Amino acid sequence: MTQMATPIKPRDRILVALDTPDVDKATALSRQLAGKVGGIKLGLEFFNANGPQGVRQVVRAGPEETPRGEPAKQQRLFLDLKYHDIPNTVAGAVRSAMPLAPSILNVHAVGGPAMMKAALDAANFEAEQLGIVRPMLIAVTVLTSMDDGDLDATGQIGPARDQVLRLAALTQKAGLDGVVCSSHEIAALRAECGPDFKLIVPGIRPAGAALGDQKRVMTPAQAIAEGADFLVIGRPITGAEDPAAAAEAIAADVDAG
Ligand SMILES: O=C(O)c1cc(=O)[nH]c(=O)n1[C@@H]1O[C@H](COP(=O)(O)O)[C@@H](O)[C@H]1O
Repeated sequence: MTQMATPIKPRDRILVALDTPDVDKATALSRQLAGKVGGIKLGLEFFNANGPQGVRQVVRAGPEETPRGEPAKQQRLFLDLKYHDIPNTVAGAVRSAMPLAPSILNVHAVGGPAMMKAALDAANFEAEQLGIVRPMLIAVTVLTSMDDGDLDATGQIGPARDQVLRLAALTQKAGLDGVVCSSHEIAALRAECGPDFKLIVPGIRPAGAALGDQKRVMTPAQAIAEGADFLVIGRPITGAEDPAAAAEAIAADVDAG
């Protein structure tokens, strides 16, 4: 008998970026959003202020117990520290992060194949040592805050779409699970990298929302329709008057996509 894959719920495709140095604010948001999003993303701003201990506090901030009285589940954690250094240093960083049991870890693809491979080997080794599931390991391609002009200025060969495809091919060859890309490259990446390569997409803005520093953007429904696996969304949820309601509205948009 073949087993049917459980479809992913629309809300589980949302990873909410808690970009704040304030551990109490992040904890409150994590609590408010428990069960309304697929996970939380803690990145450089939070980590540099609060370290691993702060991360532990925020991921435990789900409801105290489930309606049936089982122990509380931890929030799924995307630890977004975007490693980019020599392979030995990145492998060490990955090993140090693994006791936090993240679901997703990331590196910068421009760090190159040897660095990505070192990160993957370290994650595999450490997961086995700790007896936990290896996190999804993904690589950032071209930041969603950059456009073709920014690539030129940094001496990278554009247009952005070509550079994203180049870096994604490198990432896939190194054995990583997927990439962070903008919504504008989803369709091309799906065609090039196949259905199993994970596409994690920030730069998501519900219709009419402020862009902030994002340049390559789409609505949640559009990005899902293009083929995104997960959407990384910060300010449209965390800056809303009612973050839980904003997350629910975005989940409805994801469903439409
Ligand atoms: O790696 C990321 O998550 C990331 C990559 C990228 O290219 N662009 C990007 O915006 N991000 C992250 O996605 C989040 C987007 O937040 P908002 O612009 O507030 O929705 C931030 O936490 C960024 O650090």
